[in-house]
Amino acid sequence: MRKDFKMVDSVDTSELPIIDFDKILVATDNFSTTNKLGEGGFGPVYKGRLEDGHQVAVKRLSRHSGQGVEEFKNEIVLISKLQHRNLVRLLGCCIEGEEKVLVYEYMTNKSLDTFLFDATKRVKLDWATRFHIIQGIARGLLYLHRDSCLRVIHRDLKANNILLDNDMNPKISDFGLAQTFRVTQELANTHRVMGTFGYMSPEYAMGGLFSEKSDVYSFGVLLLEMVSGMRNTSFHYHEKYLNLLGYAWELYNEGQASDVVDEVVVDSCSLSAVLRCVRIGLLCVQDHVADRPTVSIVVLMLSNEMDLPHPKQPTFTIQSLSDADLRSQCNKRCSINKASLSIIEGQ
Ligand SMILES: Nc1ncnc2c1ncn2[C@@H]1O[C@H](COP(=O)(O)OP(=O)(O)OP(=O)(O)O)[C@@H](O)[C@H]1O
Repeated sequence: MRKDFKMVDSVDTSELPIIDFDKILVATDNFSTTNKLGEGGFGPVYKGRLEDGHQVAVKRLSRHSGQGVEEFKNEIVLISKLQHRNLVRLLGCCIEGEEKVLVYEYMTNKSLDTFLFDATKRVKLDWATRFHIIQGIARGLLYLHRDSCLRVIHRDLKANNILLDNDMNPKISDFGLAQTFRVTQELANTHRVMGTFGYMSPEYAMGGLFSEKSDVYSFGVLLLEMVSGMRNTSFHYHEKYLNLLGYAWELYNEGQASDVVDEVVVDSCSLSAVLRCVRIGLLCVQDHVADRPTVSIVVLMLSNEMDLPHPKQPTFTIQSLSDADLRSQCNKRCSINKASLSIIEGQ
């Protein structure tokens, strides 16, 4: 382990309210199936109402979870120190015997993927709403990378981890894999590559190297998904065996980028604004870390405050047969290799 990091080996819950398990049972009606919102790598998530009337989302760590106690601790340690309008708020936790539970503010509109990739609901995402969401995610990411008391790399940015409140404000969630960096540190590596296939940068997926620019890569994928309404992990352009990134780049290169724009938003958008987003997305998914913009630059680019360079062709664009097999299990967290590293360091 690098000696300039500290392991997160115990959970300091002093800054976070502890909620009795009995109260959680009452709030969720004994984790009733009618209250179940869904299930992720951590375990099932339930809707609940605390005795003070607050609606909450309750994540119960499953014993069979692919993620473990390390991610649970990480989420508590990190998110209780972070506060921003584009990050989901952790309201409390419960550790009683075998039970490990996290209690979050309830997000009425659930996660972005449930809108964007749903044939009926995506119609509600006009371009103004999509752009509002994109800007909010970028601001949340900027806070993590630059403006919070810690310097945080999220490492699992994807549509499932963006929650939407009643007014469609986006909140980044799921800090189980997030890592903190020292101010001077540019790059770290891990033997345990964890993240989601289709959103991971090439240097992270293949070499375990991660930095702010790995989050920028994931943001670029998300941006192209928002523009196209298509999931990178399940998109197939069979004629040329291309994934969404390859397809978007080919169209951009041929001056046909408008063909990648979701038909649902075509009538509600300024085409030049959407094409600008395609270009920003392609700049974010460039192969070389140094070619990708920082999130602060992305925020400026989105607010139209600077000219955009031309993106280089990304190489992670070929749809091979084995990719297709992997993608059939799309959106499942993947973990390669062993040894885990949890790091915490103040800025
Ligand atoms: N705070 C919340 N408010 C409302 N719904 C939520 C909240 N948190 C999670 N959910 C819903 O619960 C479901 C499971 O979420 P969870 O974050 O555990 O997994 P995921 O992000 O879908 O997958 P993975 O764990 O693989 O990243 C999702 O459908 C999500 O919409």
